[in-house]
Amino acid sequence: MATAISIQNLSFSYGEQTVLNQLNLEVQAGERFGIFGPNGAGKTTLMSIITGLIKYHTGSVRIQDLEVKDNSTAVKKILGFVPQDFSFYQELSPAENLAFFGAWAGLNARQIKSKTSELLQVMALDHVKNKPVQHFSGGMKRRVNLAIAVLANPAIVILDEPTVGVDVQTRHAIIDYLKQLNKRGTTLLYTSHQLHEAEDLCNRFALMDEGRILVNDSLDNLLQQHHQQGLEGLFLQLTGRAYRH
Ligand SMILES: Nc1ncnc2c1ncn2[C@@H]1O[C@H](COP(=O)(O)OP(=O)(O)OP(=O)(O)O)[C@@H](O)[C@H]1O
Repeated sequence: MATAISIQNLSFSYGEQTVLNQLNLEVQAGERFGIFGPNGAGKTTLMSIITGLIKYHTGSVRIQDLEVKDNSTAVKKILGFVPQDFSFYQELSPAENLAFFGAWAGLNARQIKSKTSELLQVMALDHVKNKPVQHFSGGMKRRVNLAIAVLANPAIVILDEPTVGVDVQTRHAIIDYLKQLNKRGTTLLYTSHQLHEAEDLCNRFALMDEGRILVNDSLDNLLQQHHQQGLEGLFLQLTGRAYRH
């Protein structure tokens, strides 16, 4: 199996605060890989580094053998990113947002038209395709965020809490869509605090805390090794019960 993401000895600090500490991680092509950890563990920082939004100076981050900091344009073509915060233009409609981000990703007019029509259908946004996104529900906005990330058929999609604040219907629709994407070959790297959802979606699990990966394996192996019944119990066993900042 080819390696999709390879991270070696990655360290990162915000000023005096070390957030990633000699972190190592490998994600294989075709995996649905989940990273979980308490608030402040460093998950968003890690994803921002992988996607090139934050620059790193110590360690190596490779996407399909390309060092991210030296190949930002090539890496952008391989990755789709669903950030925690909404990353579209609120005053534009879904169709206009998709046209704008499609052009930005280098799609031609025909590709934009066909992908936009496909994604508006899949995300159940066709009936509001020409209305400004700012008046949409949280679930609809999450679906617009996801549609933008997958518009250019990226080989790897990075998802930072893609279902936060959505209802059960949208949660199922998003998770089902991600599974379909993965069946067609897309690698997923996902984080969430929704551990039941994660158990349903992911086929490989890493727990991180204080800037390090604590464990990384299939859920069955992890549960067996740590004598736990589910991801939540494993999470509490390995990361403790104390509040985080
Ligand atoms: N731009 C920033 N400047 C300074 N400190 C930051 C910045 N972004 C994050 N931090 C700090 O870095 C640490 C890791 O934050 P990060 O958002 O990566 O964690 P996380 O695991 O994604 O947390 P959560 O589950 O709450 O989203 C936290 O202590 C946070 O306060």
